[in-house]
Amino acid sequence: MGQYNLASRRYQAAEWLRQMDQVAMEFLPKDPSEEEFRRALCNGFILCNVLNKVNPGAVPKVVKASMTSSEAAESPNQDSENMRNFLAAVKDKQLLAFETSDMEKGGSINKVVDCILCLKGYHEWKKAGGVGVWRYGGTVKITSSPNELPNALTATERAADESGEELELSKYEQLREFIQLSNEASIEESKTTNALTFLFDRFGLWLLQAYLTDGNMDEEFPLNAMVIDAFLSKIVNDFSTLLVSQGIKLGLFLKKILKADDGPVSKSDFIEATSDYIDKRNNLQAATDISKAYICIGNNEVVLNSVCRSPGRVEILTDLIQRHIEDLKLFFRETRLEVRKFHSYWEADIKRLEHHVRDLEVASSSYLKILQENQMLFNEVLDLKGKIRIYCRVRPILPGESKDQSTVDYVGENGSILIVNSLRKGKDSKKVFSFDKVFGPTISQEQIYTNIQPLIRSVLDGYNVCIFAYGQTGSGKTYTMSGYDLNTKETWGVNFRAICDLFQISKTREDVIEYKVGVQMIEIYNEQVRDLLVIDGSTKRLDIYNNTQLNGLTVPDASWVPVSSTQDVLDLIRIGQKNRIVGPTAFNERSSRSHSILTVHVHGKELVSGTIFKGSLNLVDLAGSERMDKSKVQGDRLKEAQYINRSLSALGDVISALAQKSTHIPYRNSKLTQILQNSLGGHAKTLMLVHISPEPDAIGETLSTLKFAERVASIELGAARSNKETGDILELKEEITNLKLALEKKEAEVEQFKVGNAGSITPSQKAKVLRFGISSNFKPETYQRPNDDTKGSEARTASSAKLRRSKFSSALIGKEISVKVPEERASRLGKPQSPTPPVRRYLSGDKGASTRNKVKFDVVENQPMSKVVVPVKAHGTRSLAPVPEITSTDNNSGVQADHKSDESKLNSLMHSTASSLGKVSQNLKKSSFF
Ligand SMILES: Nc1ncnc2c1ncn2[C@@H]1O[C@H](COP(=O)(O)OP(=O)(O)OP(=O)(O)O)[C@@H](O)[C@H]1O
Repeated sequence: MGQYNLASRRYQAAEWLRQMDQVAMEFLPKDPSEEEFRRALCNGFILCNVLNKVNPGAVPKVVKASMTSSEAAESPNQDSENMRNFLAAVKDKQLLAFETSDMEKGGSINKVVDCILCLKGYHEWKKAGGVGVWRYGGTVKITSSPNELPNALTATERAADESGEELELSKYEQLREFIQLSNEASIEESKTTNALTFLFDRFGLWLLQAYLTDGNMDEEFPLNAMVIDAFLSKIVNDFSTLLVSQGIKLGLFLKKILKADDGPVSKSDFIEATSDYIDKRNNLQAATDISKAYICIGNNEVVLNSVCRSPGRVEILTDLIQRHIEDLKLFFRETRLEVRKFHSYWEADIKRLEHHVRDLEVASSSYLKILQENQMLFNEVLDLKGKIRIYCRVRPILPGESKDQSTVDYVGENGSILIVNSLRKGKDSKKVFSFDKVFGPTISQEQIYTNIQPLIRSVLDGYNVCIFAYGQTGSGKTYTMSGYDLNTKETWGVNFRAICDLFQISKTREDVIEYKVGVQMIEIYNEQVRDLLVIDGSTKRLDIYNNTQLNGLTVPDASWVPVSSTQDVLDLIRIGQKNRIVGPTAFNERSSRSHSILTVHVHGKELVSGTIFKGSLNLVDLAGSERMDKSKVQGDRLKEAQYINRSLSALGDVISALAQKSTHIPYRNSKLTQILQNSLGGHAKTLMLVHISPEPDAIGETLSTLKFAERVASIELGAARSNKETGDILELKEEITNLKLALEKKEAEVEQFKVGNAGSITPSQKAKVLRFGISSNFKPETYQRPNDDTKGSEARTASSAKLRRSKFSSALIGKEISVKVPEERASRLGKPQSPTPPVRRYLSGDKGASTRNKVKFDVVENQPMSKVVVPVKAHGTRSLAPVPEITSTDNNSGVQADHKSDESKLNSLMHSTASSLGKVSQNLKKSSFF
């Protein structure tokens, strides 16, 4: 027998003992080793208890035994007494027994196992009613001590077992041994039963089959008549016992089926049980039960054939089954009618429901539409007012933080959030804040992005959009903006999703609009602007320019990288994140020590109309504010924290000034506010993502963050504006530039003419001639650096001089030019003006412009002249008046006659220029751009 089987039999025996006895439950493990098994049973206490439960009074006196080895050592005699009593009792019951030595080390513990399993079988037989003669049907022999025969065979069996041979192979051998012994030692009558029992156990049907099939058996193993006779009667006896026990089994089995508390019945079980039952108890109730059971397992002819081997039984069973089937049919018909009735009710109900659902669908879709419209209108209102949108995100409680005391008590769907301050009592302990949206701790990165996506997409329509993450250190700003892990899609932050989104939409529109998407990434670290997209580790300090003319780049010296695929975006963000300065603080292991700004520039050109869109998206991850006494930072971290707090307070000052509509907004107080100037005070769409931590420790910072956000929400900046230039406008702009240049040139020529002819000129006239000499070559769009108010005097280089000249030329556009012409000429123009003394006229570029931008415009002096007003660009409905020709008069003593031709040339030039300007002006009136 294999080791596995031995062990499993031991476990089976142990399990049964544990079920039977409380002491066994305590001291005998579930799957015991041989040693554990032996230790628990060697004192015989458990065995006696169990035997008494199986057969009350079998061991009249059970000595309370010690279960631990130390106790056992103290009372060895009591233990052996229990064991002796137990063995005597089992032998008395003719159950399998073992020797006391089997319990000792080196003994055959398997014999003990056999004995227990035998006892178990006996117990079950008794429980089932104890009908007939009990016989242990396993492979174990019943010992018969007076008879040496089985022991001799056991030796043979053991030899076969040990040598690993199959028991089957030694059967002939054993049989031969048995026959020999039975022939030699005429077995006593009393011992024959035991011998036969053994014979049957050992050889069973095999012997019978061998005799029937093998012709040599008879010769080889001649059995004496007595043995054969006894053997056959034994077989008959055992068969009838078997049938009785099967009958009992069938009874139990049917009960189970009818109670329907058993699992599915197998056909083989059914056939076996039914045949037995019909044989044993041929009564009606039993047959009805069987027919029910039969129907339970399904109609099958094979089953019927197997069950009913004789025609009589077939009829009974068929009749019963038929009756039952009739009943069932009736039941089925009734049920069907009922089902139909229910069906019709349900149909009506379902129709009503369908109707309802359709109504609801309509209502919900119109509700959804209304919601969307509301949202759109609300957004439009926000855009028109120039309101800064405020979304608030609550960080989840992190591992290691206390879960019970979140300061966030409630997050409403309408954008409200209730904060609980456990340090306060009464109504002061709760405060409600309202924003455009509030996201609770369970909101995913994707949901956050979905909510801000429309804003981001408006960049493609030429809007400037700024999203900045604000909040105390460790509140989740970087998590929202940069994401947690670029390799896991779910944790991607706004930055990556936004660029990919813009890039992908631009791809889908490429048949209509040609987009170019480029990215810059910078950080402000200790009030220095640094490029984050460098790969050589350089930390060059960069300058800020707040002139949007320069391709909208506020930090033009930072790397500007075009992106054309999602992979490009990933690579860029990786570089940026790697270069960003982070460090550990008491609140955040990887605290961002700088403000990072990712700028996406989008340039689009409509292929048909030529319309240009220029949008930019600033994604700002601010460094977290921190209380230095709490964060306990030192050294570099302290310096960083001071810079961070200073720049955040500068941001607060700007916000306050904007909220109060102050005339002076202190943008220049920090690099951060300089960079955000166009987003906070310009025509951008701005969103502030406020972050808060739910920790009770952070309640102070949470409240001040939310109050700050409320202040930001109150700012109204005026309508957001798209940077869209239609093809017409672009053409007109080009025309204007050309005209401006032509006009400047002409003015210079006038001056030159006067210098050449008047002999004496004022110093200002000289300067003008010089300037125009330069400006005739000047092309405004070629300058590299704009004039930057924020840069101070050191930035005013030669380029700023060029810019002033450009302002001068633009000053002519849209203004009236006062031109003095001889009286006679003026009257011919039909607009005579009151004669004026020679005057100096000023053309001002702007009503409110400083005198620095006013340009002296002397034409002719010391002549009887009339003033004619020439509108260079008409305002409102006024049209451009014809430009007077400037001609010399007879009484013009100051102008030589040979200059007439030059003058007329100039006049015709001016005339053509002015008429072009007139056209431009009319076109511009039609356009909505201005
Ligand atoms: N929504 C969230 N879900 C899961 N974990 C989050 C979430 N928000 C933040 N965290 C975790 O909280 C910790 C702090 O987050 P994060 O670094 O983004 O804070 P921060 O506001 O940027 O801090 P600092 O200003 O110091 O840079 C990180 O471990 C981050 O993974």
